[in-house]
This record gives sequence, C-alpha cells and structure tokens, in this order.
Amino acid sequence: MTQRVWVTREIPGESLDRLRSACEVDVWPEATPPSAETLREKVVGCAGLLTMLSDAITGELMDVAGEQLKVVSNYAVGFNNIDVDAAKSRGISVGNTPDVLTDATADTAVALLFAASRHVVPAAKQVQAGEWKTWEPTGWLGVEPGGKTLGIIGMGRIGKATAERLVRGWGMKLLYTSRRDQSDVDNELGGQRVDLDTLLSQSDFVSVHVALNEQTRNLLDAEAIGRMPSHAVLVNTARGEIIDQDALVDALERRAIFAAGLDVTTPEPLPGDHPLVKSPHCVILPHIGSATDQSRHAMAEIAVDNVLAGLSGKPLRCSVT
Ligand SMILES: NC(=O)C1=CN([C@@H]2O[C@H](COP(=O)(O)OP(=O)(O)OC[C@H]3O[C@@H](n4cnc5c(N)ncnc54)[C@H](O)[C@@H]3O)[C@@H](O)[C@H]2O)C=CC1
Ligand SMILES: O=C(O)C(=O)CO
Repeated sequence: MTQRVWVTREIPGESLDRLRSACEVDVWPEATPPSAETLREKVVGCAGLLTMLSDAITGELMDVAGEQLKVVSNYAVGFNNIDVDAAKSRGISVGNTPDVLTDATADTAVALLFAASRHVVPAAKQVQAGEWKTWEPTGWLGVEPGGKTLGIIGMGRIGKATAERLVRGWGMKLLYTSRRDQSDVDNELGGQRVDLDTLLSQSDFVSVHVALNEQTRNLLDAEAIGRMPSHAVLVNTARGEIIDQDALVDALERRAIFAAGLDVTTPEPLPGDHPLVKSPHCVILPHIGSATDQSRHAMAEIAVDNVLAGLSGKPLRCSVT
C-alpha cells in the first residue's frame, strides 16, 4: 500500500518531486501554518510528516496520526517544536537539517549585531520618511565591535561560525559558554570558556545560539540581562523563548543596555504594537536566519532524504534521536 506523507508547507526546489515518486504526498498550500485542528485532521493515517518549526508535534498528535507513523522530518535544525522523547518511545524517527544553514544564520547574527549597534533601521527610516536634514556631528552615534569582547552563548555550529566571522574579521576577543570543553575554539579563535554570569558582565556584544529546551527557556531573565553593561548589544538568532522579553523591554526602555537585534521572538509573529517592535533600540527580523536560496534548497533536500529513509526503516541522513 502506498504510504502517505503530510507536508505542512510548500518548500523550495524539486525535492518534493522525489517524495511524490515514492509515496502519496499532501502539501498544505497556504503561506501561513495549518491550525492545530487542521494538523490533527491531516496527520491521521500518515506514515511520514515533513514539518516546520511552527507545528507543535506532541505525543498526543503522534497518537492521533496512528501506529503507522514512522518519521517526523523537521524543515529546520532546531527541533524544540517536537516532543522527541514521545517520538522515541513510539519508535518514530525524528530528523532535522543541520549544517547547510549555519553560514546563512551566522551572517544574519552579524548583520543584526551591526544593524543594532549603528541604528541602521531607524536611520534608514528617517531617510525614507524624507526627514534627513543634515550631517549630524552628534547624531546616530553607535558602538563599534572592533577589538571589543564578544560573548557567544552556546558554542554549537552557528555559535562558532558567528565567532569566526567576528574574531577573524573584527579582531574581537571571545568569551563563550558551553556544556563541554572546546579546545578547538580556544586554539583556533583564542576563545575562553566562562560561566554565563561572567560572559554577560564582561562582554560588549552578546550573541545567543543555544538550542531551546527546558534548561535554556528564559535563560536570559531580568537578573541575567541586569549583569550586562549599559553599552552592551544583545543579538538573538536562536529562539525567542530563551530571552525574557519583558525584561528585555524594560532594559531597553531604561537604556540599561544599548540595543538588541532579534531574528526570533515570542510569539512569532510579534504583534505590530509590541513595545519591542516600537523600540528605536531594537531591530527585529521576521525569522529569516536561514532564508537564502542556497540554504533553503539544501534544507529541502535533507528533509526529504530524512522522510524517505524513515519510511523505509533506514537510519535518517540527519537524525536528532
Ligand atoms: N534564526 C534562524 O533562522 C535559525 C535559528 N536556529 C537556532 O539556532 C540553534 C542552534 O543551531 P546550531 O548551532 O546548528 O545547533 P547546535 O546543536 O550545533 O548548537 C546548539 C548548542 O546549544 C547547546 N545547548 C543545548 N542545550 C543546552 C543546555 N541545556 N544548556 C547549555 N547549552 C545547551 C549545545 O551544547 C550546542 O552547543 C537552533 O537550535 C535553532 O534554535 C538555527 C538555524 C536558523
Ligand atoms: O532551522 C531552524 O532552526 C530555524 O529556525 C529556521 O531555519
């Protein structure tokens, strides 16, 4: 019998054709995610799910899908939307798309760091609004990363790629947090592994790259943000839930830190009237870290390879379990 796969959004390239030639494929056609109710209806009887980070794949949903469900393939490297333990206990494989989006996401972190440090967005808006009056000797004064201290929270693939850009390109000194010793980072980039409090109090620029899980949710709460110096710039391309957003709003309003640059927020999308959206000291992007042609095509190839392997009971190309 032909196996059925539900794909929760269109993905770029030809990779879905490979899937169609192996099984019956149903693709959610809309630009916005299916509701939880639609998800529940569509998963019934599926052997594979190709999901996005906006889809909550719970144990209950796996049970709704049925015993034939073999694989959940996330079109993302982050997999905090999937209950991996529930999948494991049901014998369901879980896949993700690492590496191919590392450079694109690290580039985004660097872009946010510079945009937030130099008032790029409000300054450009002033020009667009026809309000550019003069060259201002004391206007738009920003902060420079050259030779300053960079703190990377979570020295994984993207954390390291971001550090490489800023240490090699701008001569930044590197502090980082990691659960394990990473002598490669110390040797190649002159990095120093420190605890979070030290990193926050001694870094001029902080970039967040840890995965989201129960230990890292709200990792940067009011107390942690309170340790940062008032000239510090905070960048987050990981997940919104890692930062206590109310605490960030408060810190920016009090100018307790200089600026923030976010590619991820809670919720996504962030409402247009949210104080962070309104803040002149915060640059927010609509979660575009991996949004390059190259990365998204490569992610599609891996996500489809993962589904095909899972359907035939083989080890996934990129497995999180
Ligand atoms: N903005 C965007 O479009 C994108 C965002 N991401 C986010 O970036 C994250 C990192 O991606 P990669 O660097 O490829 O992953 P990775 O697995 O290489 O790095 C994650 C790091 O977090 C650390 N970590 C995980 N749980 C931890 C905990 N409880 N305590 C301390 N450290 C912990 C790991 O040890 C690892 O060093 C993803 O999980 C995802 O949330 C990834 C790609 C694109
Ligand atoms: O891959 C991820 O985890 C993303 O957030 C989007 O690429």
